[in-house]
Amino acid sequence: MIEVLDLTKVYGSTRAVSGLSFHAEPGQVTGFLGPNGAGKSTTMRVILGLHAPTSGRALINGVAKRDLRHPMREVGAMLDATEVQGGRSAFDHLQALAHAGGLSSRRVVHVLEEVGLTGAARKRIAGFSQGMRQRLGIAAALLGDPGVLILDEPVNGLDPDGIRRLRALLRSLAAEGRTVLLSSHLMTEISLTADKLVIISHGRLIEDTTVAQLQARFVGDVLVRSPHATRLAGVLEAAGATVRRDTAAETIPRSAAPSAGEEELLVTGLSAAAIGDAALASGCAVHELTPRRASLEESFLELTR
Ligand SMILES: Nc1ncnc2c1ncn2[C@@H]1O[C@H](COP(=O)(O)OP(=O)(O)OP(=O)(O)O)[C@@H](O)[C@H]1O
Repeated sequence: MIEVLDLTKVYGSTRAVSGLSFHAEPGQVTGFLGPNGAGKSTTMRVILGLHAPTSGRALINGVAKRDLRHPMREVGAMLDATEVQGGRSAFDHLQALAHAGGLSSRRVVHVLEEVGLTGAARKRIAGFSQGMRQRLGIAAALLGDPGVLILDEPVNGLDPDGIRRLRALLRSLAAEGRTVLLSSHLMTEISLTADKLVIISHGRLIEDTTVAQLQARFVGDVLVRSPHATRLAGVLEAAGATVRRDTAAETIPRSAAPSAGEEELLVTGLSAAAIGDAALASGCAVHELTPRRASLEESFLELTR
């Protein structure tokens, strides 16, 4: 469990985090989302005891990081994967960390396997790609088999296979009852992994919600393509819908562009089923009926504007 309680962090004249409160619960992946400079990394650094809060508190399993009895076994973190440098191999790097934390070499072998780096374990880190460094950082975070994981932008630099592996890994770690907090500035990416979303902007909490709740709030419309658009528009308006016919400026994923004689309508206030029924009852042909929802990315931009 991670608790951030009325946290404020000021650097000089910059208020990086301002009165922020949220929880990340065991058994869930909590997505920590915000545009660049929103205060995500700062919050994570305070949670991890690397920066002192100006006011407020951040707790891991009910205590400040410095008061954890077995830090490596309780919390694992990856903040900046590019920080790891050097001529050592991935195995030796992890082995040194394991040794310092009183952990066995078996854990090193295990975490290398978990992040898909077994084949590169003996290669020098200096020659690693950004994605490989990212995997190594995640491996280091997992080393102590911790109940709490904090990952800052873990997807950066990973290829599609790496992203898929990471998603599956994080989901399975949460399913084992661990607390997983991961930051991102990409809503779509995080919504595929996280159960809960904590959205911040300018250091303040904007939303503490779930992906499903957020999607439900941004009501969509229905795209209707018909050769009888004028008559159908009248029928739908009489049934209580609002109909827009100025679709030219919309970037709509269409099954086909309107052909001669057809016109598009954007309908709100009636479901696709109700529109289809009304069209049938009035004898208007319908060539397309597509429910549209504001994309999560659009919702995010609107929320953090
Ligand atoms: N050590 C520091 N000293 C001074 N200002 C800082 C420091 N760390 C962060 N800041 C400032 O605090 C604000 C929040 O930065 P932070 O890195 O926490 O945001 P972020 O949400 O993680 O952004 P990004 O997605 O770009 O990493 C920014 O204005 C940043 O310039």
